[in-house]
Amino acid sequence: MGEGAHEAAPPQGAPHMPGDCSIVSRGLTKRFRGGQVAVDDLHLAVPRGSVFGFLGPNGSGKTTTIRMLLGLMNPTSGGCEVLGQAMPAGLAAALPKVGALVEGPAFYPYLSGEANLRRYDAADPTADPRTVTGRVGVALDRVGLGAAAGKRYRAYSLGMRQRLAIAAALLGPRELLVLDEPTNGLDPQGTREVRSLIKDIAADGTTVFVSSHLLTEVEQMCTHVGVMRTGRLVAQGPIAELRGGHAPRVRVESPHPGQAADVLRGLGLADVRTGEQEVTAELGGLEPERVCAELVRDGVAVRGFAVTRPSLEELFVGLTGEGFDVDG
Ligand SMILES: Nc1ncnc2c1ncn2[C@@H]1O[C@H](COP(=O)(O)OP(=O)(O)OP(=O)(O)O)[C@@H](O)[C@H]1O
Repeated sequence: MGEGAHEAAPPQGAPHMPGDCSIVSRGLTKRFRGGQVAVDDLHLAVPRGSVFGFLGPNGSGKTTTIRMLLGLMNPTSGGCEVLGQAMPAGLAAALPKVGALVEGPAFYPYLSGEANLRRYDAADPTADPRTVTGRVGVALDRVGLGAAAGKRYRAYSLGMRQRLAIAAALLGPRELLVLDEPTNGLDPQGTREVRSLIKDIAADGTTVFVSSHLLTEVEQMCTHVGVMRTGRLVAQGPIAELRGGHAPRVRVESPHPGQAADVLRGLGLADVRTGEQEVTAELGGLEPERVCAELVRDGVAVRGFAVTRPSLEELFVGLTGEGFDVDG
C-alpha cells in the first residue's frame, strides 16, 4: 500500500490479521472534488474464504470503495491490499486472481452467451487467447449455462444474464470475486439463482466480496458483513458475532398473559413484557423446552410459543440510522 510504513490499529470488530485476509484496507479515504468525503477512514478486513456482505444504503460509499480496491480509482489517503498486494501498485500481480463485476459488462443481444464471453475475453490483455475455448466452457459450466451456451443473449432470462456476467468474471481461476450489487434489478427467481451461485462459488474456496443494499439477501448467503453509513464502516465481523450480543427472547401467546408472565418470572427470565394476548421475555440460558414444559405444568393455556432473535434488519437500523430496502 502507498502508506506501507504505517501500521494502523487492527480493524474494529475484525479479529483476523491481514495474513488471513483477502482484502485489507487501512484508513482508506476518498474525497471527491467539491469536498465530499465518499469513503472515510475505512479499516476493512475480509477474511480469506468468507462471503463478505458489504452493506449499506445507496450513496453510503460502497461502489467508491470497490473502485479503489480494484485499482480503478486512487484513494485520497490510506490504502488497501488485495490478495497481499498493495493497490494500485500491485495491480498486475493481483488482478489475474480477482474476478470482478462492477458495472455489468455490455453483452451483445444477438450473440450467444459463449460468443459474448469470447469477445469479452479478447478484450482482456492478460488473457491467453489460446486457452479461451476451455476457459469459456469452464466458466459457462460453473454458472450453470453450459446447456444454454449457444443460445442468444437476448433469449436469456434476467437470472441467466446476470449469471453470464458472473461467468465473465470467472474466465480464469480466481481467489477473490468482487460483485457490486449483483442482484440489483433481478426478479425473485434471478435473485435466487445468483444467490445460490455465489454460495457454490464460495464452497469452492473463493472469497466473495459482495455489496448490497438488500439486507435479506446478504443475511442468507454471507458469513461476514461490513456495514457502511455515510462513508464510514460502522460495524464488521462474522454475522453470528454481530448477532451474538443480542439476546434471544421467548414469546408466549396466551389468553392469560398475566399467568404466563408469572411463570416466566418464576423461572427467573429477565425483561418480562406483558401484552394483551402475549408475553415476551429474555430467554437467558434456559432451554426453551423447559419454559414450555413449565407453562404447561402450571396450567397456562399456550396458543403459541416461539424463540425470536432480533433480525439483522433491526440491528442494522440501529447501526445505520435507517432501514434497508428489504424487498428490492
Ligand atoms: N465521481 C464522483 N464525483 C463526486 N461524487 C461522487 C462520485 N462518485 C460517487 N460520488 C458520491 O459519493 C457518495 C458515495 O457514492 P457510492 O456510489 O460509492 O455509494 P454506494 O454506496 O455505492 O451507492 P449506490 O448503491 O447508490 O451506488 C455518493 O454521495 C455519491 O454521490
